[in-house]
Amino acid sequence: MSTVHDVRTLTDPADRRAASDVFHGTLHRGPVSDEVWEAHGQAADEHWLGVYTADGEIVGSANSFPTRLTVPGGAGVAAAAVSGVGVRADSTRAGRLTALMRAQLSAVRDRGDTAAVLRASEAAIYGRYGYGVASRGDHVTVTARPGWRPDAPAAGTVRMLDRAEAAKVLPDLQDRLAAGRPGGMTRTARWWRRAIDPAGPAAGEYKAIAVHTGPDGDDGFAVWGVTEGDLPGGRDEIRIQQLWAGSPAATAGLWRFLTGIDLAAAVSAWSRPLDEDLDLMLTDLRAHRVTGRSDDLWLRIVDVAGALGARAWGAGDPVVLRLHDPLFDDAGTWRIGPDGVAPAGDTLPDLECGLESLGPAFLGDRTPSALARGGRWTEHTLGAAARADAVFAVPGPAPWCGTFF
Ligand SMILES: CC(=O)SCCNC(=O)CCNC(=O)[C@H](O)C(C)(C)COP(=O)(O)OP(=O)(O)OC[C@H]1O[C@@H](n2cnc3c(N)ncnc32)[C@H](O)[C@@H]1OP(=O)(O)O
Repeated sequence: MSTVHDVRTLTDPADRRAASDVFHGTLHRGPVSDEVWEAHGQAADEHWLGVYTADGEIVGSANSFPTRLTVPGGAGVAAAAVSGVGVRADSTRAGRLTALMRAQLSAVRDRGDTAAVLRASEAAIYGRYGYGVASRGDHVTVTARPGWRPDAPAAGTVRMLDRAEAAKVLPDLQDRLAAGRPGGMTRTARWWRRAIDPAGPAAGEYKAIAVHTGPDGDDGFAVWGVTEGDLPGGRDEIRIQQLWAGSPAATAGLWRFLTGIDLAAAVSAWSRPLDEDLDLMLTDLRAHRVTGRSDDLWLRIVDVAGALGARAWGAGDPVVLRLHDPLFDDAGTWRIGPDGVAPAGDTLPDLECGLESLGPAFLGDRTPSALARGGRWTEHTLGAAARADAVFAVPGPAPWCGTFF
C-alpha cells in the first residue's frame, strides 16, 4: 500500500527558506546566511513545494523557475527548470520524492508548460518520472598557448567586463545565443544575480568575464575562475564556468584569448557542446584533451502534442510512434513526418518507447536507431528506426544547455 504524503505549495518566504535549508542539508551543506537568503534565496515567479511529516515538519523540497527551452528548428517552448530537489536523510526511500515529482509535474502541466528540465545530481533518480538525458557535454582541457592553425576561424575582438557591466550585457546576449541551439534556455534575473552579482553568493571568489565581438556585434562570452596551483606564477588552471559562442570564430576567439592569458598552465571546462570541434583548429590536436563526458540537460516532456508540434522535422517517410508515460496517463500514438505531427489513434505503431527515452531523440542528441540498438525504443516495423532517424534529423548545432541550475 502506498503512503499518501503531505505535499504543500510554498508561497511564504519563511516556508521557502525552511525548504531551502532542508535542500542544502541533503547536499551536505549548511543553511545560507540571512544576507544571502534575502538577496538571492527565492523569487516570486518560482514554484516551490515542500513535503511534510504528520507532525508538520518539512523534510523534503523541490522548486522550479520558468524558462524558454530552444528545440530543433529554433522555436522556444515554455518549460519549468527544476532545482532544489532533496529529501532529508532520515526520511528517504519512503516515496517522498515520488510524491513531490507527481505534484510538481501536475502543476507544470496545469500551468500549460510544455516540458520540465533539470540537471541531475545522480543518474539513477529521474528516469522513473519520465526524464531522459537530452544533451551531453565533454569535459575539456586545453594546454595554455597551443598553436592555432592559420586557417582556424578568426574574426573579432575580446574585451573584459567587470561584474556590473556584465550584468547589463550578458543576460540579453545569452538569451540570444541560447535561442540558436537546441537545449539552450533563458535564465531568470535571480539566476544572473546569483552567478555574477558582486555582492552575491560568489562575492569573494575570483571571477573574470570577457565578451567576443564579431562582424555583427557581440557574439560570445566567457566567465571563468581559477584553480590555484602550488607555485605562484604559471601553475594556475583557468576553469571556464560559462562559455557561449554564436559562431566558430567566436568559439575560436574566446578559447584563443583564454589559452593566451599569462600565468596559467591550462584552460579547462566541465561541459562543452559535442560539436565544438576545437581540436580541428589547433596545430597539435593533442593540446586539446577530452577528459570525460557527462549528461547535460534532462528533459521531461509534459505536453506531448505541444512538444512534438514545436519541433522541426527532417525529410523522409512518416513513422508512427507509441509513447508511454511512466507517471501519468497514456502519452498517445503519433504520426510524425516532414509535414508535422498528428495523433494516430489506434494505428499499430512502427516504434514504441517511454517518455524518458523520447528526450534523447527529441533534442537530437541520439538517433532513434541508437536508442533501438540500446533497447530503449522497440522497433515493430522492420526499418522503422532508420526511417525515424531521417525524420528526427534536423540540421543545426548539437543540443547543449550550457546553464547550470
Ligand atoms: C534537480 C536537482 O535538484 S538534483 C538534486 C537531487 N537531490 C539529491 O541528490 C540530494 C540527496 N538525495 C536525496 O535528497 C534523496 O535521496 C532523493 C531526493 C534523491 C530521493 O528521495 P526519496 O524520498 O528517497 O525518493 P523516493 O523514496 O520517492 O524514491 C523513489 C524511487 O527512487 C529510488 N531512488 C531514489 N533516490 C535514488 C538514488 N539516489 N539512487 C537510486 N535510486 C533512488 C528509490 O529506491 C525508489 O525506488 P522504488 O520506487 O523502486 O522503491
